[in-house]
Amino acid sequence: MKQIAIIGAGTMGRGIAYTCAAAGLSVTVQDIHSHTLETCKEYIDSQFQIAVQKEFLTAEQANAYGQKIKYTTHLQEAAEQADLVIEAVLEVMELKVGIFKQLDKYAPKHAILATNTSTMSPTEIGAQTNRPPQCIALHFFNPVPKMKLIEVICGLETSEETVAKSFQFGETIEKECVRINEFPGFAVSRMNCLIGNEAMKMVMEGVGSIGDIDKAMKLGLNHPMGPLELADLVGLDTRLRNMEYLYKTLGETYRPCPILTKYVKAGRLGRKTGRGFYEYSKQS
Ligand SMILES: NC(=O)c1ccc[n+]([C@@H]2O[C@H](COP(=O)([O-])OP(=O)(O)OC[C@H]3O[C@@H](n4cnc5c(N)ncnc54)[C@H](O)[C@@H]3O)[C@@H](O)[C@H]2O)c1
Repeated sequence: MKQIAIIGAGTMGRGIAYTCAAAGLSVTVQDIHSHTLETCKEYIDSQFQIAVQKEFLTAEQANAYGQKIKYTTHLQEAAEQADLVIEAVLEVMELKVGIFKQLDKYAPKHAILATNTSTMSPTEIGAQTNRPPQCIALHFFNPVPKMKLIEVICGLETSEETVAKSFQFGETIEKECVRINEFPGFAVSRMNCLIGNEAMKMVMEGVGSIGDIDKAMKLGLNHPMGPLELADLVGLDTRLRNMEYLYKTLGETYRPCPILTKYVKAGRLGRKTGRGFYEYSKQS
């Protein structure tokens, strides 16, 4: 697979786009907002600069790879040459289904259509296309350039060929893949959302300060980040959508903590807005 299309240039889309480009693949990034594409390009350029400073890439490589990235607001333009499309728009089923229907129309017959959903059913999304065997979920982790894992989630109709090609793609971009059979929240989100929600409940109950709850998990359980820091990094709006889907599909255990809902209503979405459980300066 040489030509990759990324749909949605937010937190995840830009990270996936950079990771693919840094592996030498041709990438087209699409978003409905041109200002998001500008931010995405700035992010990708800065990641290339860091890679050169750290001597992961030469300046010539970074320049050549950067030139293989195209940015567009047109879905058809992004999809029509793609061998693999990775959708990374908001965690809203109707939105993802609508995009997959269009991708099915515009992407070449051989193309694989993947969703980066954290929780949702690739079977349900793929069923709206004429190519369910070529539909799959490829669940990347944030920040994508640093995180090694891709959960490869097989829907009911996903073919073995699509799974094999997905694993090959993972190898090309130097990620480790695990094969997961579809179930809401897969393996990682199902556990991680619960830990984060429990930490939020503990804040609400006054069990400890935000900093101490995170510190307890880092030093007591050797987690690299505390659950509240991690929720801020994910984006509290994204986390709330994940929790709402898991609550709907898996029941009471996943009822979103009221403090999460309250923060989202206030526009405190975590790092992306400068304030969530913590406050962030523009540089952080
Ligand atoms: N944030 C994380 O840590 C994380 C981790 C793994 C998976 N995910 C999943 O990745 C997906 C994207 O999450 P995110 O955090 O990057 O969200 P985000 O809000 O940062 O970005 C979503 C992007 O989609 C764009 N978009 C919206 N409608 C669109 C459309 N019709 N066509 C094209 N672009 C459109 C938005 O403009 C935005 O730039 C979600 O399904 C989420 O659950 C997120």
